[in-house]
Amino acid sequence: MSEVKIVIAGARGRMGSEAVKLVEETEHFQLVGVIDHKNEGMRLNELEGFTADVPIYTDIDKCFFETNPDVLIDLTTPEIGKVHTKKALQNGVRPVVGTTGFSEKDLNELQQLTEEKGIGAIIAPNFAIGAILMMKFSQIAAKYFQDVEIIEQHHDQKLDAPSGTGIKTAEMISAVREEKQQGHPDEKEIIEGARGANLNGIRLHSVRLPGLIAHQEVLFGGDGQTLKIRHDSYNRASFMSGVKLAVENVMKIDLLVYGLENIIE
Ligand SMILES: NC(=O)C1=CN([C@@H]2O[C@H](COP(=O)(O)OP(=O)(O)OC[C@H]3O[C@@H](n4cnc5c(N)ncnc54)[C@H](O)[C@@H]3O)[C@@H](O)[C@H]2O)C=CC1
Ligand SMILES: O=C(O)C1=N[C@H](C(=O)O)C[C@H](O)C1
Repeated sequence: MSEVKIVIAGARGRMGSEAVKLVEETEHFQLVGVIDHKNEGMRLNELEGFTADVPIYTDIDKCFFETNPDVLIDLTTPEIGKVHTKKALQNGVRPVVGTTGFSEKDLNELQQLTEEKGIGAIIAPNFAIGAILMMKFSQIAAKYFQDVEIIEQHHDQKLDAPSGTGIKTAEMISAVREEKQQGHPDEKEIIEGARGANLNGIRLHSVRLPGLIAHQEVLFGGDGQTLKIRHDSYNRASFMSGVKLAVENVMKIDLLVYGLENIIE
């Protein structure tokens, strides 16, 4: 594979700093710049903990103009991630987006823009291969068990709830099961939120605690039995083989792919 020139947005973050390491360690990847909301004009290796000698930009258009990247990896926040993804597509740069918290409307807009531009884009709520399998296995199980609740657990610095993975899992399950209102038909929440969020009748519960990284259990119930499908990420390195796969694949496609399950066999 020929060399892929990459810009990372959110490089100082928990995920972004891991992605910088991945790009530096991968022979056919080249880091050409990073996008930050501060440190304009500095080099990344001037910041503690980084060795890559690449420019830091606060202006994404300037970054794309000066570095001419093939791919933008975005690991920022829901609000800014959307702006970056649009800007990338408008500049002919293929986005690989791990940032979560995009609405259905955002995804539709990005899909339309990708079609207009005719270049590849990947938005993946979870890059960990084990998490992709958890979602796939849950989709299979949902054909046999109609009643399901999702419990996702994350560190307490997470901005969005439910998690992108929780939402994607519920969407994948919804695609194969008839909508069902679960629990007792007359149930009442004594305290608002007790039954969690509701996506097509599937309840999603979000736990936020220090000490956690990213964990999800999909809990199915049937007559006299339950089935639990669980995935745990214990560090951010767990996401990096998926980031690598996404960067390699985004160079070969000309449409928007939402979810890594669509590019792994
Ligand atoms: N798809 C996946 O597998 C995973 C996705 N995530 C998602 O990735 C995103 C980042 O997560 P973390 O690294 O934990 O967050 P973080 O808070 O550690 O990092 C976010 C970074 O974005 C930067 N940032 C904020 N505003 C910016 C702007 N205007 N321009 C450039 N950079 C800006 C911050 O300075 C920070 O360095 C979140 O949306 C999270 O849900 C996290 C883990 C795995
Ligand atoms: O913010 C995180 O940490 C994570 N976010 C993603 C999500 O919202 O699903 C992926 C993973 O769960 C970690």
